[in-house]
Amino acid sequence: MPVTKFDIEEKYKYQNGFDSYFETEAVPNALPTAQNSPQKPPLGLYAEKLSGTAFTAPRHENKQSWLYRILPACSHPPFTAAQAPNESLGLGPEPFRRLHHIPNQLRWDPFDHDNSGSSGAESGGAHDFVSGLHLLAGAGDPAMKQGLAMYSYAAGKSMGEREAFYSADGDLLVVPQEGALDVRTEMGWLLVRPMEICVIPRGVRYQVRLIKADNGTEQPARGYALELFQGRFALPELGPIGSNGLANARDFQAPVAHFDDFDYGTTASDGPNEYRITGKFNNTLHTTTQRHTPFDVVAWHGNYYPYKYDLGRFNTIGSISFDHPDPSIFTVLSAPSDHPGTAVADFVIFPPRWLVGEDTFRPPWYHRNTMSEFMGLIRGGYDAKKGGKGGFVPGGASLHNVMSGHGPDVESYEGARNAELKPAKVGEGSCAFMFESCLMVGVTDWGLKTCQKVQAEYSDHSWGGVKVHWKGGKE
Ligand SMILES: O=C(O)Cc1cc(O)ccc1O
Ligand SMILES: [Fe+2]
Repeated sequence: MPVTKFDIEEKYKYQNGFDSYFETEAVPNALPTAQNSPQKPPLGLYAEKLSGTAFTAPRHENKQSWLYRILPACSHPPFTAAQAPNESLGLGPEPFRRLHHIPNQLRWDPFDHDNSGSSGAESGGAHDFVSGLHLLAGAGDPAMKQGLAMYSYAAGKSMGEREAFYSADGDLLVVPQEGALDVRTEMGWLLVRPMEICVIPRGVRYQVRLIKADNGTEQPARGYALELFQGRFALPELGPIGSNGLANARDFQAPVAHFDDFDYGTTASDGPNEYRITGKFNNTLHTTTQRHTPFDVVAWHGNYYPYKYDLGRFNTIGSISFDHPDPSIFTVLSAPSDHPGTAVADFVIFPPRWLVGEDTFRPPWYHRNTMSEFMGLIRGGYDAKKGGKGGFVPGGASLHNVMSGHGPDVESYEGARNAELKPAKVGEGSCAFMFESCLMVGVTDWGLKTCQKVQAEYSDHSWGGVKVHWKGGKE
């Protein structure tokens, strides 16, 4: 392998801030001064604009970046519709048309890792991050830039060194549950471990690698992802909380520019090697092979970029008097709809926290919600549900759709009803999360049947035995 100019420390340098205007250059003076598109950009680079919003979007919403690269992204042979690596990715608009909208509470045992491949030292699985994405549920339509998709992923091998993926359908929020993802993007590298998340915006090309264990095998990765067809994740308003709290802007990290300084021909079409680019376009994968690396961005500036966040940095806030607050206090990122306060997708976490509420039922209350609630567990347990076999366990998930009643299972309810209310730390070593959406989501065939993880007894075991405490109107 040719040596790049980038050593390992450089690779994981980040720029800190949310929704910031960043600039970064891997080679000094690669960014033009005081203009974006000079007649001849510095160092023989091409200037390329990447638009995340309409050119004319209002300033506070406008997202664009300028990339200074060795060859422009347009230099590639035509894309052709790819052979489906697996149906589950939601290939073709068809799985989206076949969504099952059902009012039942659903819970899944942990989804399988990808152990479908050879057991060779180099590759533990047949699927990489892209072919290992399983469409679980969704709403809307990427062609209309409306709605979202929810995935679980299981990757047993890295994407090829000469492969890149992008989605024209939406921004992808990735929540690793097991196994770190070494994400190489056009705009630089992001190392995303369990208990961290990343967001890769629409259009940005990237390659997901797994981390090698000491014995040389790649560590399989499993997790969850949400693709946002409309709008953009933002930090939630803080209202009376004030100017700091929840996820703080400075804890979001964006990559620094990094590029490959080798493998070029004299034109875009005569480089020594082929690079496979896969694009997701209206839920269909398309591929092309080009003879130059997509990882050739020497410098960039702008506010449209991928980023990561360490969930351990979340500043959790809760009640210090009584009653269980709405889970909106745990919102990390929120993608608003056109209606203020109503999110197409909220990303909410349940981190370790002190509960001190007096005369309070401390776990979540029983409820029915006009929003849909998809939950996953990164590690540990969740205070409203039992763990263990057949329970809510790391790597599993649940879906409580629009107006589907849910709340603590009978054991959690009785435990909390009778608990001594001294200050207690809940969730030590745990982190559950929720994708909450104003949209009713439908579940795919894969999610309902093919994955074979649906817990048939979930509802009955959780709530069938809920006790009658009513004593005919007497205490
Ligand atoms: O249903 C759930 O477990 C998620 C949830 C948590 C909470 O603290 C309040 C409401 C809510 O929907
Ligand atoms: Fe809920």
